[in-house]
Amino acid sequence: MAAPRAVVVLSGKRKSGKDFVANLLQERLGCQVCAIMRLSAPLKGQYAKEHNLDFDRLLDASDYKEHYRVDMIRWGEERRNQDPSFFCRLATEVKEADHLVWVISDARRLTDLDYFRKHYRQTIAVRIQADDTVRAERGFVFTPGVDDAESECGLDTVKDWDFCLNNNNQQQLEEQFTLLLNTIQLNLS
Ligand SMILES: Nc1ncnc2c1ncn2[C@@H]1O[C@H](COP(=O)(O)OP(=O)(O)OP(=O)(O)O)[C@@H](O)[C@H]1O
Repeated sequence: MAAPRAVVVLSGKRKSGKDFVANLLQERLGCQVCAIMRLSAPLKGQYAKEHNLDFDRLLDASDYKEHYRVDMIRWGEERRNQDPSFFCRLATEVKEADHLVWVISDARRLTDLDYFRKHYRQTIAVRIQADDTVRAERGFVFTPGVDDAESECGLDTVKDWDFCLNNNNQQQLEEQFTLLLNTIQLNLS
């Protein structure tokens, strides 16, 4: 399979607009060209497979899901500790991997960023920022144990982002977003 021409790794605090930017990239580049991949996506499927569980029931809002939730989180952490690349590999071993542009919509840890930079020199690391007041307007509520955990703060100290997008509103986003889009398009030409 041909290697992607650009691997855009998105990071940002909750409600900064990671999904919004991922969708905008896909909209502008076209879904034949651009695939969105989520590092959090394979967790449930892999957990169900390894524990011989019903995947569909794990996805719905059933007691079944609640029953396994805590164990699933523990299992995910254990897996990542054994092999920090595990979920990065799984998320990208999908049929959309033949697309020219990959958007990884939810990098959370240094090991995620390291993985893509090490394996794909065409990685473009992007930090998305929005003011706390704007994030709150979008529904963000600080949750102890979540927002102060490694999974939310692991990339706060990174300084060498290829792009920083300020996303307090669409107009502000547009200018830097266009520069990002131009860089991706250069990789495609
Ligand atoms: N530039 C923007 N203009 C208008 N709405 C926006 C913009 N950016 C984000 N939003 C809206 O803010 C909300 C949160 O954005 P989004 O889901 O993309 O954040 P996220 O960083 O992916 O959040 P989480 O980490 O919680 O998944 C969504 O409803 C989204 O549509």
